Amino acid sequence: MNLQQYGLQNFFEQQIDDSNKYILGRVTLEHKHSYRIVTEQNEWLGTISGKMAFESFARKDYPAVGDWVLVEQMPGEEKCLIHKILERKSVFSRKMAGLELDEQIVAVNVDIIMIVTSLNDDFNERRLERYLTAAWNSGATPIIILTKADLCENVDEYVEKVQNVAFGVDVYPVSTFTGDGLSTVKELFRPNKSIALMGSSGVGKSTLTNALIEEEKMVVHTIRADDAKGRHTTTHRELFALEGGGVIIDTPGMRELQLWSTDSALDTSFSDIQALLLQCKFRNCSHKKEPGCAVQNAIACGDLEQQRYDSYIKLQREIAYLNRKADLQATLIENRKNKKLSKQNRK
Ligand SMILES: Nc1nc2c(ncn2[C@@H]2O[C@H](COP(=O)(O)OP(=O)(O)OP(=O)(O)O)[C@@H](O)[C@H]2O)c(=O)[nH]1
Ligand SMILES: [Zn+2]
Repeated sequence: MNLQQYGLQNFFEQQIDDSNKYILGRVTLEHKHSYRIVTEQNEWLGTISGKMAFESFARKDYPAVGDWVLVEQMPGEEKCLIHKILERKSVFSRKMAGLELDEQIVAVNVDIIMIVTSLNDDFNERRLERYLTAAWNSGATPIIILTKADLCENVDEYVEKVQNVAFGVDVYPVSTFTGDGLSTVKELFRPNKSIALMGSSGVGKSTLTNALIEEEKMVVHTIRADDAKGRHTTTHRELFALEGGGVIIDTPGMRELQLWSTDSALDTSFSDIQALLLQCKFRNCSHKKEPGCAVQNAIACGDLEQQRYDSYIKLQREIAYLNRKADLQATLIENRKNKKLSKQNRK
């Protein structure tokens, strides 16, 4: 297997020194306790080494799809042990669904995040803002793909709507049914670059992935209009190398993307509001009723949509809540560590 085709970059190669006896590989699929890993020699099923398991406490200590890892083949087997995860270039995370306070890593070492949303009922600017914040936080560059353009009569209007909430982010309308816009999206794939698709269930990520890899690797069933129950959904993340170069990572649709982000990601996705905040007359303006409030002025004159501002406040609260809980999370990990160590000492 040629690892260049699997998105190998200098950033990763530089992390390996010559004395290294391990083999370089990339995680293409994550099972419950094992990983499929592509190496120069072959594809192997990998599990983490005992040492690594012992030293892993948080989700980020475990491999994820997109990771570059150093492995050792088990003699005579199509299996390997994972010894090390190379430093990551980007990490797209979300908060685990439900009440649990933990990070879920969706994909790593991605260069471009394709935020996929369809041009029908699914279209929602507030959700886009959420995805954009998570994408900026990951360290990858977001772009927006508007799917099912064949179902929409006013595509340009939607493109404009998107541009109003995603400044400077490229927007690509496509239809995998008619093929419109597909070649432009294909051109985004470059050798050594990795692209991940993110979005709600049913927006057409797998159909697009299939169209791009031109091979029915993932089975896509048609949703019957009146019965959304029997439909196929992607249940795993998987990484594919494209024939013409470049890597695509398809991810399961998310019902709800809860943030696992920092304030600075929010500042990037709401740069318009950031600029306004600096213009308020009072430095400690609460942006509610104060005179000379640039935010309220912008809302009054239509430069800023009230819903966008509300969305900003909502995401900001979500992040503030996470930050408060982050300490708790650190304590939890510390406890796990101590427990493991004292167990070891007793042995
Ligand atoms: N009209 C139209 N329908 C499309 C298009 N692309 C996909 N679909 C349909 O949308 C439905 C969902 O497509 P999928 O590709 O399975 O969606 P997904 O985002 O991968 O969904 P999950 O796997 O649940 O995350 C299927 O019935 C597709 O046939 C398109 O360009 N136009
Ligand atoms: Zn103000």
